[in-house]
Amino acid sequence: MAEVFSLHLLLSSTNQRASPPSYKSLNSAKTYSKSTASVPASRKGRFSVLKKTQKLNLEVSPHRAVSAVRLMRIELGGAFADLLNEKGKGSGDNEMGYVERTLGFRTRDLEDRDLRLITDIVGGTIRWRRYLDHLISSLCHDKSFSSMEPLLLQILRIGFYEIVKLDMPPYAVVDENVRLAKVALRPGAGNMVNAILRKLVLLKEQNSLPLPKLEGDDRTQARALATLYSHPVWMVRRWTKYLGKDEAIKLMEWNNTDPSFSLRANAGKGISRADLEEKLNSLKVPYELSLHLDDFVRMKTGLQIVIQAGLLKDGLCAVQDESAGLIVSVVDPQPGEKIMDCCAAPGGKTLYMASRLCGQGMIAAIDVNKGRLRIVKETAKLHQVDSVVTTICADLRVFPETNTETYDKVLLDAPCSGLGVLSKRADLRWNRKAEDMEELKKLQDELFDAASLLVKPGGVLIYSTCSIDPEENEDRVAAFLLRHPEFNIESVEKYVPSDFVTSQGFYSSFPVKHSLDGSFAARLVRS
Ligand SMILES: C[S@@+](CC[C@H](N)C(=O)[O-])C[C@H]1O[C@@H](n2cnc3c(N)ncnc32)[C@H](O)[C@@H]1O
Repeated sequence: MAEVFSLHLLLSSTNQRASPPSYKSLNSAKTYSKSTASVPASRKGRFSVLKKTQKLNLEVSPHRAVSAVRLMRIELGGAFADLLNEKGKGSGDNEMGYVERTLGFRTRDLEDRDLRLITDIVGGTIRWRRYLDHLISSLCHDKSFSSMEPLLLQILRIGFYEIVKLDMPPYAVVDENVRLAKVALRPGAGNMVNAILRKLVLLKEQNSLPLPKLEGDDRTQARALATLYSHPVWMVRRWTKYLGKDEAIKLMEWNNTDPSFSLRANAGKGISRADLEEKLNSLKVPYELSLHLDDFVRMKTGLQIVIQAGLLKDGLCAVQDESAGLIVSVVDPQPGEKIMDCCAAPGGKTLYMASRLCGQGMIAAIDVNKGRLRIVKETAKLHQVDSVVTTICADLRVFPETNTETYDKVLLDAPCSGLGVLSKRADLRWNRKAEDMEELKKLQDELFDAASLLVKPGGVLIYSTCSIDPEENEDRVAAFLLRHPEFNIESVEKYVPSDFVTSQGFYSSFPVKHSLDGSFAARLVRS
C-alpha cells in the first residue's frame, strides 16, 4: 500500500506535459468550498483566491507553485482531488493543470530537477508539519496562524522547511516565496511572508529558534518530543511505552528520512534480477542488490527515471518493499499449491506469490474494495501471472458462510495502522488517530477468525501487517490462539534470515534495525 501511494505521487508528477484541462467550471469559490470539509473553519474562507485569468508566469519557480498546490490537495483531502479529476476529465495527473486551476496561472514546464525538488519539498513539508507549524505560529500572532488561509500557510511551510531543514540559501528562499505569495494571493500576503521568513532567518543565524525544551513530566516531554520530531503526541507516548525514549527517538528520526525504494524483478514475465540490473545500468540508475531476496534491488534515487523509462508500465518490475517481499517468503508459495490471499488489494503480495508458482497452482485474491481489486486483476495481466490469479470481491468476514472450500495456505495481510511505513507514507502519521487502534484490532480479530475457516487441515495460516505495534501483531496472534487451539505457531526460521526471527518464532522487520519498512508475520499450522 505504501509503495502504491508513493508511486501515485511520483507518477502524478511525470505527466505534466499533458494538455491542460478546461478549468472554468471548477474555478468558482462555491465549487471549492464543498470540498474543504477537512480544513478548519477558519481556513475555509479564502478559496476566493482562485483566479479566473489564465496566464503564463515565468517569474514564479515551477517547483514552488506545484509543491504549494500539491500540499493543498493533500491537506484538503480526497474530495478536492476527486472533484478536480471528475471535472477535469482524466486530467488529475496533470500537475500544471492543477496549478493553473488553483492559482490562475501556469509556470514554465517542469524539468527533472523540478520533479526531484517537488518530491523532496512535498514529502519533507508534510513530515515536518508539526515542527514547522510550531515555528510559524511562534513567529506570527497565534490568532493569525489559526485563521491563516490554506495557500498562505503552505507557502510559509515550504519556506520554513527550505530554510530550516534543507539549509537552502535563505534570502533566495525568502525572495521566491514572497513572489509566489504576491502573484498567487496579493501584495499584502507577500509582505507578510517576507516579514515572517526574515524573522526566521535571523533567529536561525542566531541559533535561537523558538523550540520546546525536553523537560518536565512525561506528558510535557511527550509534547516536546512530538514537536521536535514532528509526530502526533499519541504516537510518541505509545512508542515511549513500548520501545523506551531513545528507541522512540531513533524511530522518529527514521520516519523523517527520505525513504529508499526496492524493485522486484518480475519473474512472471521471465525477467530475472540480472535483466533488471542491465536495464538499471543502461539508465544509469544507482542501486544495490537486496541482501535478503534474490529478485529485489534497492535504490535511494532514480525511481522517477525508472517510471519514465516505462519499466513499471511494461510490467518488467514492481515497486515493492523488501519487508513485503519477506512476508511472501514466510508464506513460501510452492508450484501447485492452492492459496487464498485475503485482503489482497492492491496486489503487491498476490503478484509476487503468483510469480513464484511458475504457472502451476492458483491464488484466490479476495478484497472488499472493488476498485482496488480491479488493480489486482489488471496488474496480474500486465505481469503475465493472470492464469493463476482469480479475484473475488467480498467481505472476508462473511465469505466463509457461503464458501466452504479450503486452501493449502491462507494469507491474511490485515488492514492495520501502517505504523511501520511512516517514512514512505509521509501523510499517514497525521491521518491516523489513537482511537483507530481499537477499531483496527477488532477488525483484525474478526478477519483472523474468518480467514482461519478457509485453511484445510494441516494447512497454514499466515497473519501479517505493515505495523510495528505489538497490539496489532503479537497480541492479535495470542488472542487468536486462545480462541483457536486447533492452530499452532510454526517458527519462520526456515523461511527468512535469522535476524528477522523473534523469540516467539514470528517474522518482524523493524525500520531502525533493518533499514526496511516495519512489518510482521506469523505462521500458524492447522492441526
Ligand atoms: C494492508 S491492505 C492489503 C495489501 C495487500 N495485501 C498488498 O500486498 O498489496 C488491506 C486490504 O484489506 C482490505 N479489507 C479491509 N476490510 C476487508 C474485509 N472486511 N474483507 C476483505 N478485505 C478487506 C482493504 O480493502 C485493503 O485493500
